[in-house]
Formats: sequence, C-alpha cells, structure tokens
Amino acid sequence: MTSTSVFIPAPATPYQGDIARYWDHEARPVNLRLGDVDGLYHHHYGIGDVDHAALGDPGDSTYENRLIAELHRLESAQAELLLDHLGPIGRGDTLVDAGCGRGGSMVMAHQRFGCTVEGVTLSAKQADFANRRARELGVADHVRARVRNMLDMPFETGQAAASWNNESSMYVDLHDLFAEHARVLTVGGRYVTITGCWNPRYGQPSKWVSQINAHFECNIHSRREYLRAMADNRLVPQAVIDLTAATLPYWELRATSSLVTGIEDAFIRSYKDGSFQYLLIAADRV
Ligand SMILES: C[S@@+](CC[C@H](N)C(=O)[O-])C[C@H]1O[C@@H](n2cnc3c(N)ncnc32)[C@H](O)[C@@H]1O
Ligand SMILES: CC(C)=CCC/C(C)=C/COP(=O)(O)OP(=O)(O)O
Ligand SMILES: [Mg+2]
Repeated sequence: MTSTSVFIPAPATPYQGDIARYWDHEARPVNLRLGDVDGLYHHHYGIGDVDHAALGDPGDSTYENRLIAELHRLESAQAELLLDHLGPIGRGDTLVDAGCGRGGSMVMAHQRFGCTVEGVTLSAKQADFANRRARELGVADHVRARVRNMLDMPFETGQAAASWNNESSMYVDLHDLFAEHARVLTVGGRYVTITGCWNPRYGQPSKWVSQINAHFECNIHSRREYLRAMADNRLVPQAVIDLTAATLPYWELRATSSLVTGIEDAFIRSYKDGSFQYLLIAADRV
C-alpha cells in the first residue's frame, strides 16, 4: 500500500461538494502551526489541564511558541484518549478513520498498534497532505487516506477491527453513518467517536451551537440522536464520557493566543451554559 489512489469520485451531494471545497481551502494557522510542532496535523480540539510550568511567563519572548506547543499537546492528548478506547488491536488489524483530515490520528494509531490505518476524507488536499506525511514518516505502507464518502466507504464488510469519527460526525446523517460503520466493522469490533453535541436537557440548539454550525458549515447533532442511531445500528455503548470540563482549559488558553479564529467564545459559552457537550462514546459492534 504505497500509492495514493488518483480516482476521486464526484461528491454524493451538493452539500458534500461544499464540504470538500471548505477543507480543500482550509489553511488556518491554528492548525498548521500546531501541526508543525511535531508533524502530526490535527483538526480536532484538546483535553486536559494546562501545564502552566511548561508555558512559563507570558512576558518571555518564547511564550507564544510554548503556548502553541501546549495547545498541540492537548490536541494530541485528545487523540490518545480516543485510541485508548479502541480495545486490543493487533499488528495485522485494519482500523478505519472516517473523516481523517490531515491524518494526525491515523499516524498515532499506527505508531501505537503497528497496524494498518485507512482513512477517508472528502478533501483531495487533505488526503494528499496525509499521504505525503505518511511517506515522509516512512509509514505509507500502513497509513493511507483516500477521497471517499464515509457513508459509502471502500472497505469490505467486516474488514475493520475498529473505526472512529474524531469530530467528523456533524457532517452526516447519523443513521446513515452508523449503518456504514456497522457494515465495515467486524462483529465484536469497536467504534469510537469524540464529538460536540447539543444537550437535550437544554431543550434545543442554543444560539452558540447555531453559531458553531454556521462557522464550520456543519450540523451538530444532539446527544440523544447519537445514542438512538447507535442503538438502531447494532452499536452498543460501552462508555459515554463527558469531556466538557476537560476541554474548557484548552479553549480558555486558545482564547488568549494570537491564533484565535473568532469561534472560541461560542465554544466557551455553550460549554459553560450547558447547551453543548464534548463527548466520547465507545460502542461495541454486536
Ligand atoms: C474537523 S475535520 C476532523 C479531521 C480528523 N478526524 C482529525 O481529528 O483531525 C472533519 C473531517 O471530516 C471530513 N468529512 C466530512 N464529511 C465527510 C464525508 N461525508 N465523508 C468523508 N469525510 C467527511 C472532512 O473532509 C474533514 O476531513
Ligand atoms: C466539536 C465540533 C462541533 C467540531 C466541528 C468540526 C470541526 C470543524 C472541528 C475542528 O476542526 P479545526 O481544527 O479545523 O478547527 P479550528 O480551525 O477551529 O481549530
Ligand atoms: Mg484546530
């Protein structure tokens, strides 16, 4: 598995065409400069406490670089937590990253398990970027991204020991998504998602959630929709972890940086008013 497939299917819908264009043109410093820290490029957010000793004094000339390294450390910690929930994975197994972005989580999964990791993204630019990084790291025989729709993945039924969505499930219908994961997963395999979802206890999506949807052209689902769509598709939750408190330090630190994008306040306010939650759900394919 060494070459990038050049076959790029037409978008399944006009919306998917919009999303492909969105990610083809994305080049925010908050993502590229963090990725440059160690060559793992993420498009997800961070968890865990800020290491204030590592950050040092805001007056120091190196402070901004330390802040960037700290945000990146928290984003990688988020991916490590997702990988912690995949269960026992062998070197001969295949993992599927649905909505793989620039491939940071795929590389981390291969480095941890030694296994094959297959990713799909709508963006040809992202797939090229991920495959270039895999070649540079010498792991292109085990890590590959392709331009494909996660609702119609190029994998055999039962091929995957585990699969995941890391902040990519808000772009699709959840019933369609979980039906496709249930198809590609082996019986007894594990599905994991980390996602932002609106909280049914709040009532309806808050104005902050609507603002996040508009910012990213996505459609955030409710926690209830996740659990219902899993139940309908042979995915039985084994762990539901509320990461809202764990992600707030990342957002509060990010809001003080030069790399702000303008969406920080909506995340902080919606996490604090209880209308939005950052969740990990790990489910068994039964
Ligand atoms: C916020 S990024 C997350 C990237 C990656 N999971 C990470 O953690 O860095 C969302 C990703 O979902 C992908 N995506 C959205 N809808 C998709 C679809 N229908 N099929 C495949 N990928 C999709 C986008 O192309 C993008 O790569
Ligand atoms: C939790 C939710 C609702 C996520 C929406 C999906 C999304 C765009 C994630 C982060 O991508 P990014 O890393 O490209 O965003 P940013 O540029 O803000 O860091
Ligand atoms: Mg980011």
